[in-house]
Amino acid sequence: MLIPSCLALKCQPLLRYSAIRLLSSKVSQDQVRIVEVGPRDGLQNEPKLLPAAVKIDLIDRLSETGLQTIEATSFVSAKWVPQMGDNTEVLRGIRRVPGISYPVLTPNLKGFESALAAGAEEVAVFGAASDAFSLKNVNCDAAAAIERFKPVLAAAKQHGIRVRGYVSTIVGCPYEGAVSPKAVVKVVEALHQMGCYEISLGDTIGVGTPGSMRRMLDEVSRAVPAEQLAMHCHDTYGQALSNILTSLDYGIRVVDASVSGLGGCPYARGASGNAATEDVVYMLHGMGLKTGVNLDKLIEVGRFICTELGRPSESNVNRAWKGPQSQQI
Ligand SMILES: CC(C)(COP(=O)([O-])OP(=O)([O-])OC[C@H]1O[C@@H](n2cnc3c(N)ncnc32)[C@H](O)[C@@H]1OP(=O)([O-])[O-])[C@@H](O)C(=O)NCCC(=O)NCCSC(=O)C[C@@](C)(O)CC(=O)[O-]
Repeated sequence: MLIPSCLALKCQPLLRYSAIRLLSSKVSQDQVRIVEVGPRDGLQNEPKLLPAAVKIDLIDRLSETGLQTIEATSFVSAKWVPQMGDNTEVLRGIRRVPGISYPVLTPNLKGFESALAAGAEEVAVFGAASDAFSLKNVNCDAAAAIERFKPVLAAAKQHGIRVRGYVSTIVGCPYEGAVSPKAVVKVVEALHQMGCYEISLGDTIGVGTPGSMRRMLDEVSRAVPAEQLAMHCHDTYGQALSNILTSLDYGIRVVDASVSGLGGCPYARGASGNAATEDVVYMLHGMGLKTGVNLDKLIEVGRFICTELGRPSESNVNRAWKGPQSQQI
């Protein structure tokens, strides 16, 4: 949702923090906020280093499409994720449009401090429901990762920065197989209690189906209100749109997506990109839900980044779209 810029700019940090938390819990049921994760999740796995100027151009173009949240980069170790090694340059280089939030990932206090120095106004911590994935991804188990987030949340509160939480492997783990809803609830509750304003549920390797999503959401939505949950579905098995549709039944109205379906996690081999933003927007608009996103402009951005990467779009809508004569049915 749009945060009035006067509120975002003029309030004292603590007041601003509380006001933003209150506002973000009031998303109307016919509106869906898309969290565009292409510049971070979409690019982090690219083997060839993309120039920072292209990433900045991508984010600036996305800022013209009507999106309200664009995840810009991550402040993780460049030894672990080389593609994000230009995080400061990217965050400092983008043209910030009032009303748009540009969150960045911060796995620990070191990452948070670097993000703050680079001008971050929103950050995200990322946990997992399976220990094996957590160990591969952040070099500690799921419970230890949560401990690392506590000082991040405390520092963020002090600086009036809001924090989003991620939970990976919500139905399946590349190393442990099926993940129980109870394991997901445990991490979701921990992130909620420590002050994350929203928790994004990540099907990291895209194995979920409406069946496994329902079993997970039945329990998670009892633990934390749907207004504070988001869906983050990778499309490895072609289930992402069905899973997002399923989550709408639970009242979830925030959806993560990646322009042209870019992406994957470097520590979840074989995982494909997220649900393509173009496909998500087309589906939601077709259902009469509002996203505020201009599909024509988004299609152009998808084509721009695919040209830069030298590959076709993973978005069905983008490939099918024929310009002004295309129709949303
Ligand atoms: C978390 C660490 C840093 C732990 O890595 P570690 O090796 O355990 O860290 P450490 O504290 O032992 O420090 C080792 C070195 O890393 C440095 N260091 C320590 N912290 C930082 C930092 N923040 N930024 C930059 N450098 C850092 C630290 O200063 C030190 O440097 P040295 O003294 O050797 O020169 C590492 O495991 C890491 O960077 N992992 C990155 C994982 C990642 O980015 N994964 C992809 C994002 S998650 C995802 O995609 C899933 C999601 C969110 O999309 C949802 C879904 O789909 O499920």
